[in-house]
Amino acid sequence: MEKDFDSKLRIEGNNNSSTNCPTVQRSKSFAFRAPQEHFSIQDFELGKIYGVGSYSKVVRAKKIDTGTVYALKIMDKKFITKENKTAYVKLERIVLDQLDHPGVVRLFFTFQDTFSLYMALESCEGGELFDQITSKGHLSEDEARFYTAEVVDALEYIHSMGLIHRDIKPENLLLTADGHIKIADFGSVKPMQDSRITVLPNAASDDKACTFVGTAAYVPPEVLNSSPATFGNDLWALGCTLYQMLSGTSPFKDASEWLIFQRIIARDIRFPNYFSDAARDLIDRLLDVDPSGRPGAGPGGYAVLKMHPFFKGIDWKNIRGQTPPKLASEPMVQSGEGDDVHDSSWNPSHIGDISAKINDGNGGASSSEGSITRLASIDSFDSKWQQFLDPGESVLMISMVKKLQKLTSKKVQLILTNKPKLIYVDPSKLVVKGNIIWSDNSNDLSIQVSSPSHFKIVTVFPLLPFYPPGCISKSDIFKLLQSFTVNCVIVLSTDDNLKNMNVTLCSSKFYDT
Ligand SMILES: Nc1ncnc2c1ncn2[C@@H]1O[C@H](COP(=O)(O)OP(=O)(O)OP(=O)(O)O)[C@@H](O)[C@H]1O
Repeated sequence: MEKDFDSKLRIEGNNNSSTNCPTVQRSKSFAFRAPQEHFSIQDFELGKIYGVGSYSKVVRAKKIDTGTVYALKIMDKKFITKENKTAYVKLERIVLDQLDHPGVVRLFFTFQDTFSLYMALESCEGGELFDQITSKGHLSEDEARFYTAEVVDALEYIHSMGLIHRDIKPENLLLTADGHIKIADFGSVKPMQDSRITVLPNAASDDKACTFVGTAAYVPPEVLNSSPATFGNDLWALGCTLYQMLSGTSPFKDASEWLIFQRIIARDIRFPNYFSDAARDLIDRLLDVDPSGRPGAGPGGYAVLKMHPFFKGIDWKNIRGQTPPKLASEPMVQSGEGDDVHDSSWNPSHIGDISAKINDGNGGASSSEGSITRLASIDSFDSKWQQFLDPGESVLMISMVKKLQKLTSKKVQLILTNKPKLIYVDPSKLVVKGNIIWSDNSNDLSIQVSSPSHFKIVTVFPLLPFYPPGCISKSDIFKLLQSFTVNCVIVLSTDDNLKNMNVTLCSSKFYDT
């Protein structure tokens, strides 16, 4: 890993001379714009934790000698190696190094020590656009227009460099202290064949090796159908983001990734009636099932998108010169002397222990209300499970679990449906091995899916020694679950008045599919 961040690296350039960017020759010695410095973490005064990603922690850090404030992205080397993320880290580093646009977060330098890699990024003190939406409930159309225009301006640049971001969403749109947008998180970026970006050997570039493929709620339907990535992917996500700015929630919101995917495939979108015609029309066009039909992706390029009536009044030539919307709250931290209030949960000794922190709950995803969990892999969506359903039956949750046999174990697919029914399928032979129908009468109980790996079975019959015929008892449920989901933690509980029985199956050992 040491040499991964070496500033002198052999590069693999593309020889595409059709672009007006300087072409870099293959196998030429290459120096990063953002150098690898010989700094140590002791050279910085650490402040607030800005956030935690799936393989990193970002902390406000002031360089002691210069007083310059950075957002220091700290990545644990062991964790990155163990999780096979080296190629993604390298790709993000080299891509950020070559991007130069006011709407893209800037990388200044990198350094490393025995345990960690550090990227010194431009500090976005205004936080995430997501938090602005959450604090305000939803944004006004003028506010949304301003932010969307700044994102369009930056996306046009990113696409002109031959890059697909692949994870556009309000959490990755950061704000400067004065309220301008910066696109961040290039950990899922995909360089196109004719990209102007120089890609290092071994940097992630193929989809097969890629597990960072975006976020469920913003994934376009073609990605669910395994079509190759296109610029249209980001424009779909932009449509979802604009919808979220105006309404407060993403357009394809649901309890589980599976349900979200079904909504996306069905293009099940409803517009609140307070959306203007122009906003509704732009979102509708960005959410075109045909990626090349999305404004910005077709032959007319970005001119088509920028000319849309929603952007009436936007001065595209001077977009960064406009006054941004007022932030909902004061920026997280003001720059200046003595402003780095140390967070008690953070000190330099935590560095090198990021993997433990990231792994301890929901994989680093924010647990705040309304946040969307990151996709472990898009493969978790697969229409092959449809064959096991009855007409009209739909899937609520799907998970791979480990079934323990006497000495061995094997993977089994659990499919929870709205019947409600739990189907157990042998995933290699695609054969149903059993199922549990919870009740003859679906009015007796309901299923509440709260996350891809956690659901609750709520029964309406009272907790009595005897159950109505056709209903399954608490101990039956327990025994049945136990019989084929040995690795699951099953929690049975009752509500206070003992009228309802809640059965919670916490599938703590579900595989990351
Ligand atoms: N330059 C920055 N300035 C201020 N805050 C930042 C900056 N970069 C990232 N953050 C904050 O830190 C959080 C973690 O960022 P990071 O890039 O490590 O991961 P992520 O994008 O959230 O998640 P993942 O790695 O899972 O895609 C972000 O959600 C953001 O709130």
